[in-house]
Amino acid sequence: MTAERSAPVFELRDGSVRYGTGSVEAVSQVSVQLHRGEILGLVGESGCGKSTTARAMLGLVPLSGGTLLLHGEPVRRHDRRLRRSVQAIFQNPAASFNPKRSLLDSVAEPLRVHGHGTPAERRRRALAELDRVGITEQLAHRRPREVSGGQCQRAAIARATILRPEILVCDEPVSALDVSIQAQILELLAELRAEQGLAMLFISHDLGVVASLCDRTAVMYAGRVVEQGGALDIAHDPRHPYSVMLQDSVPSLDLAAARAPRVQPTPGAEDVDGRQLAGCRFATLCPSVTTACTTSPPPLRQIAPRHEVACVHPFPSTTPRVAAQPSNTV
Ligand SMILES: Nc1ncnc2c1ncn2[C@@H]1O[C@H](COP(=O)(O)OP(=O)(O)OP(=O)(O)O)[C@@H](O)[C@H]1O
Repeated sequence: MTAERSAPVFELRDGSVRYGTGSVEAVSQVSVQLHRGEILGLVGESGCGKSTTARAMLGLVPLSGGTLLLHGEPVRRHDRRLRRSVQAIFQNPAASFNPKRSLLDSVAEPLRVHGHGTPAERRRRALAELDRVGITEQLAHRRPREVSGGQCQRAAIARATILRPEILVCDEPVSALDVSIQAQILELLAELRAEQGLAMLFISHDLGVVASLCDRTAVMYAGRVVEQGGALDIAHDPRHPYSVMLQDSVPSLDLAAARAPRVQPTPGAEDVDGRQLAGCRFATLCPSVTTACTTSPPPLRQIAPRHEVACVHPFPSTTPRVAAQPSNTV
């Protein structure tokens, strides 16, 4: 899969988010660039900040630091351009629909909010959009609880794309679906990318799905992006010790490798008082740690074309790899 390498359509630059009055940042200086027609996978263990990054890019939470840029121009989180250009789909689509309204009404709603057309025109466009994602007119009149999870997610995609956004933020969009339905939704997303040139942020726990769908992958650990590069490079030749651990945690048919992960996962981005570590947040777990790792957070640096790692001692690229298996989760 190739994506145009022009200027990013949308960017979070050095974004940080702090919830409430807590001293701990949920994400710290995270930079994410999305190019037209590109799908960026965002992976990492539960609680590392993936959804917070998504919420920040959608303008749903304020940034405590950093900037959102749309076509290179800074935008504030309540800016109408952001609302229109960046849409989202989530893990549980039924929860984001009004249970009392038909799918058709909900899909037409963004057109009403943005002042498009007459009620009849909006209805016609919503039906066409639903048809495009595989929802018949008969289904369109049902309420969310009267359709399957896959059909509801299709309707959520229609609602997200009806204003022709440039960017789609997908937060675990297939995690709650059966495997066969997952494949259909992923195919639909790939079609939308091809047809409309949509740029997507795709959050998933499924490393196999990310490797097959995405162009690039960013790996997060404890609120920071620790590695990013081509999706296949990250899947087959991860260089950050945490990315290696993540790949090794994918169940493998190679039992010797599965029994002997090279990096053992344990919690540890904070010290005993709950303060965030000054240096690399993976330092307390890392087999390669030296004092150089504990003074300041290592910045992302390029180690190969379009492959960056935030590590003082990245694994060599010749490290024998256990390939990610499709449809396994971390
Ligand atoms: N509304 C909130 N208020 C306070 N802390 C929050 C809130 N939402 C998330 N957090 C904290 O922010 C950190 C990042 O959470 P986030 O949901 O972004 O992680 P995640 O990687 O998306 O996890 P998961 O894969 O489980 O969805 C976690 O420590 C979490 O407890």
